[in-house]
Amino acid sequence: MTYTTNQKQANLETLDIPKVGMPVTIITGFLGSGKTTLLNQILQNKQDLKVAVLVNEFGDINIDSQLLVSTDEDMVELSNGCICCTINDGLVDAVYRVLEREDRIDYMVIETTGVADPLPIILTFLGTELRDFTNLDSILTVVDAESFDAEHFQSEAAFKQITYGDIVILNKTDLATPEKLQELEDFVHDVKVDARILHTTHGKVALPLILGVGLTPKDVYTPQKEEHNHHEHHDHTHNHEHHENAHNHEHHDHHSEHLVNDGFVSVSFQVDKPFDVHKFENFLTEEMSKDVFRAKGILWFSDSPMRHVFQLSGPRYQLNADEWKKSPKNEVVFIGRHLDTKKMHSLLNECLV
Ligand SMILES: Nc1nc2c(ncn2[C@@H]2O[C@H](COP(=O)(O)OP(=O)(O)OP(=O)(O)O)[C@@H](O)[C@H]2O)c(=O)[nH]1
Repeated sequence: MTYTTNQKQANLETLDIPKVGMPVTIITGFLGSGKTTLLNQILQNKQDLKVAVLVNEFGDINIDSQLLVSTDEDMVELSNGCICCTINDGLVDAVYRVLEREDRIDYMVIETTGVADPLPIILTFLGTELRDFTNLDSILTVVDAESFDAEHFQSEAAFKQITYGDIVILNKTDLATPEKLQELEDFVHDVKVDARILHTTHGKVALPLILGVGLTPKDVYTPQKEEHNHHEHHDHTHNHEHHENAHNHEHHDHHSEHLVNDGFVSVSFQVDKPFDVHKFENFLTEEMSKDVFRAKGILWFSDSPMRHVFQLSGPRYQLNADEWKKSPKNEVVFIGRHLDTKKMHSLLNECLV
């Protein structure tokens, strides 16, 4: 029997043959280490590879998506909030949406939040039916070579990110001394004897070193249902004031208790009025809580027609001007431990014109 192309297509559609083995890379790494920067390097250098990007952002406002250099052909899916809930309520659906797309997608890259233990995501790929449709290629762990140390920010998540990394990328080498880099290499090798380590500045790395490398060992991960593999368990509710939007959807009961983002909370602020630049800088240097570890935003200042991309990571912050892509508005997220939302909102409101 001879088939026309259309008949063949129709038959394939009724058979619903899945696209098997889509390669998946997971980018993990602590807050501000350079994950989005690395993702942008991948998107800029991928040539004609069609990449689907899934970004799981901590905080209620999507800042990263506005900073990604994706083209129309790429697909960017976003999800905010607690990683465990996101996996159950959103990540799997998002992966299926990519797999079911009619246009060709060659590769999937997932950026986790900086406070996520990557294990639940790894298990989602290796321990559910996604195992048949995807091929987990590698876990990339980005490390801020200037500020990471053996205390790993007292963060269980930051430590786990290293332990699960197939490749550890020591980023921000421009800010770290050779001694510090050696110290970090020793630390990583202590944690993971056979770790592959790369050094980068602004996430610049030849893509064949990180994509299509087939490094995730498939058999060492065994799915552990109904368990989150966290050492500590926290009541989910104390965080709700910071994550109202992320938690509006329905949850399964067993989600009411688990590690909440390693003790980190986010405070979001968005308003359709501009800041006075001097007041805002005074807020940053004099008034803002020292417990803020990371902040990012798209800022509108009364004396400038440009938008300002604001990045704060540890002790450093940057404001880079470029063109507005939509009507001006202030959107900023602060991440840290023990943040007082009310106080921060009130201080930020005082910076408005
Ligand atoms: N000096 C220097 N700065 C860097 C380098 N890589 C990234 N940065 C800066 O570090 C800040 C944080 O980078 P991101 O890529 O947004 O970090 P991230 O890991 O995605 O942050 P979260 O999503 O908040 O966890 C930004 O201001 C970057 O421009 C680097 O190699 N050197």
